[in-house]
Amino acid sequence: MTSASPTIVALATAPTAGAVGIIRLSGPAALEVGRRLAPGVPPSPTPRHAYLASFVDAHGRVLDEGLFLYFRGPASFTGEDVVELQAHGGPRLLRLLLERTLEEGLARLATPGEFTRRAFLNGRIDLTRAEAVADLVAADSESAVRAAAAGLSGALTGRVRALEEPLRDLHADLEGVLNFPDEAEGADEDAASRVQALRAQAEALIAEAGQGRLVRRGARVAMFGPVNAGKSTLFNRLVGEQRALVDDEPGTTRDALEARVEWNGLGVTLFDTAGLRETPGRVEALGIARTRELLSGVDLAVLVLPPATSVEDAERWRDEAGSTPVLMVDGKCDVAAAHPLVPATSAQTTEHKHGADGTPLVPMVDGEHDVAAAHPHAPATPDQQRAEHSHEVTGVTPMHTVTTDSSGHSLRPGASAHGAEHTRADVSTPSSRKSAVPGASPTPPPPPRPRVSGLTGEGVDALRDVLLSRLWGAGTPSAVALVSERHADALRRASEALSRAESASHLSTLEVVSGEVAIALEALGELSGTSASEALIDAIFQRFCIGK
Ligand SMILES: Nc1nc2c(c(=O)[nH]1)N(C=O)[C@@H](CNc1ccc(C(=O)N[C@@H](CCC(=O)O)C(=O)O)cc1)CN2
Ligand SMILES: Nc1nc2c(ncn2[C@@H]2O[C@H](COP(=O)(O)OP(=O)(O)OP(=O)(O)O)[C@@H](O)[C@H]2O)c(=O)[nH]1
Ligand SMILES: [Mg+2]
Repeated sequence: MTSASPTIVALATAPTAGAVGIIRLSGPAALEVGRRLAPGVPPSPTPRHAYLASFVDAHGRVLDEGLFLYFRGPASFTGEDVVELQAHGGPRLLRLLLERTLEEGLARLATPGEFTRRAFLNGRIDLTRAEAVADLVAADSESAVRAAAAGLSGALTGRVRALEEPLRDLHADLEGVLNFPDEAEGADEDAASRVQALRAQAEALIAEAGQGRLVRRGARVAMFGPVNAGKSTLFNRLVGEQRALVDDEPGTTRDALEARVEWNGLGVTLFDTAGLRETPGRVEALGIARTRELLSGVDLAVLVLPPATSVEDAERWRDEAGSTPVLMVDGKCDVAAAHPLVPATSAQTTEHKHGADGTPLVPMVDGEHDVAAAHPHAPATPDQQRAEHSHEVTGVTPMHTVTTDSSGHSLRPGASAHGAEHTRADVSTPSSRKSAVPGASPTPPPPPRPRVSGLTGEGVDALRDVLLSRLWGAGTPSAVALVSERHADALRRASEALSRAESASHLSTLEVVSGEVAIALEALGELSGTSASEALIDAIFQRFCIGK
């Protein structure tokens, strides 16, 4: 490939004014073309030596004085001969120099990603490392930079290899038994357990895709809640500047606002939204519709509750977020001391008011809650009640706080059916519900709701920490392997093939097992690039910018 490929050229730096601008050539004619612009450079320059040279036009008139760098293939980024002209960073000057390199028809402009593509095709880097190059260029948070840098150093490559190599060995063993049953006798004995172990490894990598996505594109967090709760004030505090309008008139925020912050290296896009209420004006209603739409697409929704919100109302607002994980916070805590939370009331009445079609926006009057005290199973504290009502994850109804309607039926019979969505990130609650299974240890109290005041700043740092741990859990975002959707897809296909191989090892012939292992290997080859199709490679490198 090296000798046959045409020589390519592109601007390697951004096409705006900068201190230095680099024109990069790769291919067999790189040195010849480079020396036309820099005739003072010797015909056989020392590789990797920086020559100070005049760059000249077709008539020998000096256009710039810059550095000339030669890398002799294969010891270069692309594996081909590479020349760099490091000029002053004037956009017009660089265009003149670029046009000069094209003049004799010895070089053509590079397509997006073509330098890195050649590095891949010439075996300098594998596909996951090439993708890490693109991730690094696109990274806009410290964690994204660090995770991509780890990928460039081969972190993901290593883990894929740790999967691919034992799988290849297994395949060889199975084929050995199939083709030379006498010599290779017994080599397939532990095939099932080997397949199982490798599948677990593949699943572990797949599980990191969610974190990879969070690091790569940042987390999305929306403030929401009733009008006038103090959402915009809190948003401004978290962003660190007065971005959103604040006023004591309910319905101040109409359109969603967004701001980008970086917390502990994790990129976070924060949204402020129009407050929710039942009878808004026309424009405000549009804003509320937008709030709902936005809530469905964020990683975490922060429900800001004004002082003295009843548990029932809080639950009703929470339902506005649908399946998106919700963190409730008690807002305006500077005044909340004077207005303690409305006493806990029965969960029973809350459920009564839930129409099947959705969620009433008007809080119910307190008079409806009076049955609470009479209910023998009523949760004792608002926290317990909340644990019961927060979105079900496991489908297990807590034994000691069974919620029933008047007919005595459990009110959440279908929880497990719609609960799957919540398992992803509703991290703080599932264990408490799980432990409510009979015989399990008693339910630990859920963590208290963060109390914040956007006005005084009280509790805002603590809220940020809670948000981060809800988004991320323990560990550091920069330590994650950047498993992309593409990687996860290939890994999923590998895992499925391994799962079929496992059942086949009990039920079917060795040919079938070996065939499935081969399919898994093929899928893994798409990660490293050893079995990537031309179309896949095209798709990957087209995402790169020109000159990369
Ligand atoms: N000026 C400049 N800076 C740059 C690049 C470049 O192309 N030009 N890079 C472009 O993305 C990155 C550096 N990546 C590079 C990777 C490999 C080789 C290289 O010459 N590799 C040889 C020799 C290795 C060695 O001596 O250790 C090889 O792999 O055989 C060069 C740059 C970032 N900075
Ligand atoms: N005491 C106190 N007042 C607050 C606090 N946060 C906001 N306020 C006041 O409450 C009123 C509403 O604040 P906003 O931040 O505009 O409330 P919002 O939830 O964005 O309201 P909408 O956009 O209308 O839904 C303003 O008068 C704020 O000054 C707080 O933490 N403590
Ligand atoms: Mg607002």
